[in-house]
Amino acid sequence: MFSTAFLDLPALQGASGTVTLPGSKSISNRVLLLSALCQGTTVVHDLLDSDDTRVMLAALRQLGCDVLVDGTTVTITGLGGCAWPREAIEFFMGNAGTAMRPLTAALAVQGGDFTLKGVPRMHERPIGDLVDALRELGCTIDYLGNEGYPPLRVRQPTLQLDKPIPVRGDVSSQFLTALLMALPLAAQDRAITIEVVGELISKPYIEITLNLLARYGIAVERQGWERFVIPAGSRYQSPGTIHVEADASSASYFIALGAIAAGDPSKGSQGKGIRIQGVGADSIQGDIRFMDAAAQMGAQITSGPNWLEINRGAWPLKGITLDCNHIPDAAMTLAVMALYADGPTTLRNIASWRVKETDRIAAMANESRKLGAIVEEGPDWITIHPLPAGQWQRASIHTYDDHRVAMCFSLAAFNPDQIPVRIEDPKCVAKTFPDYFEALFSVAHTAAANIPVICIDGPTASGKGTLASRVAAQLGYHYLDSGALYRVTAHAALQAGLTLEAADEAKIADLARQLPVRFEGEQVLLNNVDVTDAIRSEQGGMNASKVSVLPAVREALVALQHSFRRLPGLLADGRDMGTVIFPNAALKVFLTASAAKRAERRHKQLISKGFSANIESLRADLEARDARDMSRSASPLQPAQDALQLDNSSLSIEDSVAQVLDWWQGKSR
Ligand SMILES: Nc1ncnc2c1ncn2[C@@H]1O[C@H](COP(=O)(O)OP(=O)(O)OP(=O)(O)O)[C@@H](O)[C@H]1O
Ligand SMILES: Nc1ccn([C@H]2C[C@H](O)[C@@H](COP(=O)(O)O)O2)c(=O)n1
Repeated sequence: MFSTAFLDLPALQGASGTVTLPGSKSISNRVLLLSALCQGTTVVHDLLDSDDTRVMLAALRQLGCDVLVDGTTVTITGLGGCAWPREAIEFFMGNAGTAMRPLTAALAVQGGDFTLKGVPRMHERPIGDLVDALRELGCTIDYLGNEGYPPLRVRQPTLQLDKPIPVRGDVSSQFLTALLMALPLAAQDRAITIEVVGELISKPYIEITLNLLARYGIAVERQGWERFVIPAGSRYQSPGTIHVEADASSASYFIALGAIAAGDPSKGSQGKGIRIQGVGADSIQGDIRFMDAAAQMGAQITSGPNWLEINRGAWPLKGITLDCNHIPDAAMTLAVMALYADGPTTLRNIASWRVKETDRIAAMANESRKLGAIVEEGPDWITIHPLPAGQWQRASIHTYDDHRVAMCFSLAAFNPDQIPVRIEDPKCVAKTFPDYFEALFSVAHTAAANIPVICIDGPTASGKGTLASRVAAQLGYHYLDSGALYRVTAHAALQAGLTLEAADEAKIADLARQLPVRFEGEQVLLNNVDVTDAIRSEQGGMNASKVSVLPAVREALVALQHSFRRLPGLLADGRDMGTVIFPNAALKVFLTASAAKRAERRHKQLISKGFSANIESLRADLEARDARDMSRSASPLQPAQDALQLDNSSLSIEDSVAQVLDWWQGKSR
């Protein structure tokens, strides 16, 4: 996951390949609660691991559920038949509507002394209609802040279940879902009827609820979309094992991607289209119907059991007018597809967008306008006009702590003007799809020249590695420690019984060309063996300097170094990053510090790692290494003509990082 303050998406040119999607949030949180309410143990496979499911899991543990998490498999021993907690418990529900609503209902029906709170936005999301329905059936619930909104306190109920329970269905279908999941707890000896007041929105989500209730032994009788009867004698039973489908709403971004992005001609037939694993056209999730809307706009979609394949069809896409009540979440993706259409797109009946993680109508309108689009909006609709080539503007997309805003606007990076797009707070995708951007980068492609590179070259112990890796972390970029490649090459050569001299140049170059090296965090592995300590010694640096003089060895390592240039960008440190390996890098820094300072820092570094060291001999060694690195004929250490010089002798690491980021901001404006 990208936990950076922002993520700059370079201009993307196409996409092809396969993505496997994480589990559905709606199914995951329902399955977790149902598994907790039933008797027996349930093994849940392919559960979504995200902020919202963690909130639910934490709450279930607080209730006393035995929960065992093993990757995406979770084993839950339900509370059915066990003692219900009587002590006061405070639950933190984050901004997870799919946890807050059903849990409130289940706790209110069972009774106890419970407080449910969330993040500030959760306290702005209405829950009054659910509370009214629960009070109607005798539950005791108090508002601890504003009337109609969380936080709430739930106490012991006096249930009155003899008359139908009214619940409004026109604000959020989650209220009805909450009642449907809670009331089987009270239906042992009588049938309970729920009556929907107003036109029920988001019916497909109710279908998911009914479908899952059936898996847990509750056969709700549905009379149209107005009445739901939970039969007398209902009792939750564990299905034993259950698989969570991949998230159909998350699929919408990749369906849209297949419709928008050209394939990769260099890969032939392999380079065509997007394949989505984990969800197919027969999904139980309502948002799967997004595929019909995308097809209407031009996407070519085929499907099989648990997979979808999407190719670009009509291009530009076709503007449409659509009632999106049945796909409220996925419909946001249509708003960004609309930018690539041949005429305006109007999405209607989306009033629920106003009360989601943020006011999504306002968010989609504001951020599309930043890109240059003309957008009109009303209380429950939005019209987005296409954005023709030549009119796209550079924008920093504010994401309002809303995962879907972030994921939608990533699709703007395929704009015809090839303008990069900044996504603020990219980690907000953790709500449903923590590795969304990684998945996007795994299928997106662009010209290497579009992938930004920042080079940091300089003499030994000037702080290149420290600076480069910290800047990389702040930008979410990859990091190439090119010195490590020379160190590993020297190590491999010595292991092979070679000298580090010109006599063995061809053999060392052969080794370097096929170097089985892997970086895992700070660790460097050669042939799966950890060689970190061996190559990081001062002797390792000296050996690297020796092999780096050999032109054939340098040549042999070029392709490997280029392969680090991957989306979304690269920080490369070494001696010839800016002069030879990435001559077109957008920013080149030549980092220096006085020899005295460098020797002092290296001394401190070695001592802190438990090595004994002498500052004078360290200084002599590093000066000898610098002299060899600067005087060799092949790619000598020297500043690139367009490099910015940074002497950090009297700068802290933080100051150096801030300086480079400042230069970078200047370049990317
Ligand atoms: N600006 C700075 N101020 C103080 N200490 C620093 C600064 N930059 C780096 N250091 C420290 O100096 C030491 C050497 O830094 P680092 O290993 O990043 O240098 P390098 O140039 O990558 O070295 P090499 O050329 O051997 O790979 C580290 O202990 C690091 O924490
Ligand atoms: N791009 C590079 C990187 C490194 N070298 C050589 C010269 C150095 O003395 C040696 C070790 O590098 P370090 O890990 O200290 O950065 O490798 C080079 O020639 N070109």
